[in-house]
Amino acid sequence: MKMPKAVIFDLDGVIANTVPLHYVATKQVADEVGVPFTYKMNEAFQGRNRMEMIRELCEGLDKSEEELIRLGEKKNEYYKELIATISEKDALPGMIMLMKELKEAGVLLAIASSSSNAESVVNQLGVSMYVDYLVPHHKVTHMKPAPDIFLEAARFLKVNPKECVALEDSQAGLEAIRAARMCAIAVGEAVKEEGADLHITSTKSLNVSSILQIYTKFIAKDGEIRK
Ligand SMILES: O=P(O)(O)OC[C@H]1O[C@@H](O)[C@H](O)[C@@H](O)[C@@H]1O
Ligand SMILES: [Mg+2]
Repeated sequence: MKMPKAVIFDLDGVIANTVPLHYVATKQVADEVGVPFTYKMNEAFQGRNRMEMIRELCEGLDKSEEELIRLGEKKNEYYKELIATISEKDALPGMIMLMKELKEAGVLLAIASSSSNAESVVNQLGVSMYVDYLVPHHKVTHMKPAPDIFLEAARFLKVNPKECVALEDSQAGLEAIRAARMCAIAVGEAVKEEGADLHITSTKSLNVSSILQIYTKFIAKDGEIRK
């Protein structure tokens, strides 16, 4: 069995139960401009840049660039109000324990989130002491599904992408992990199984030994490909 050198986590929907909060904040903006916004649409937008989402939502509404930016800022203000009250009880099941146990096992941990609010969320959940590197979102030009954010985490931690396991709940995020050629764990119903080395419906079923197992399999597969 082989342990990865690093585990790179997406934040929203993987560590933090914040996907419903993104929904509430975006729904408020969508209602104000009179466009439909469903929970399914919110899931499909996960992992993607906020302005990209606002642009798609307002397609055909003839909004100026300034208005679109203002709507993006509004969504963020609503979201910030919501995350101001979260705490460790808003972590997804088992994730704080998993981070603690991985650290104790000597694994490096990074957060690769598209959110400009990632640091606040990590602090509110009380997990910052486990995080070796939170990729600052402005460090990355091409957002998910581009691999850049995951590759930046590996570069900073001085590990090879093949020595990393990465976790994502969004389709864009899973594509980013695959493009970075890391071992991919897909979390939840919103992400398709294809392309993931492991798909789990709930974070409850994750622990150090499941990570060890899936990474060992990933490494073995890589050896087979090269033979
Ligand atoms: O608007 P923020 O907090 O900067 O976040 C940007 C994106 O961050 C991602 O983590 C979320 O999954 C997306 O829903 C969100 O649009
Ligand atoms: Mg996510």
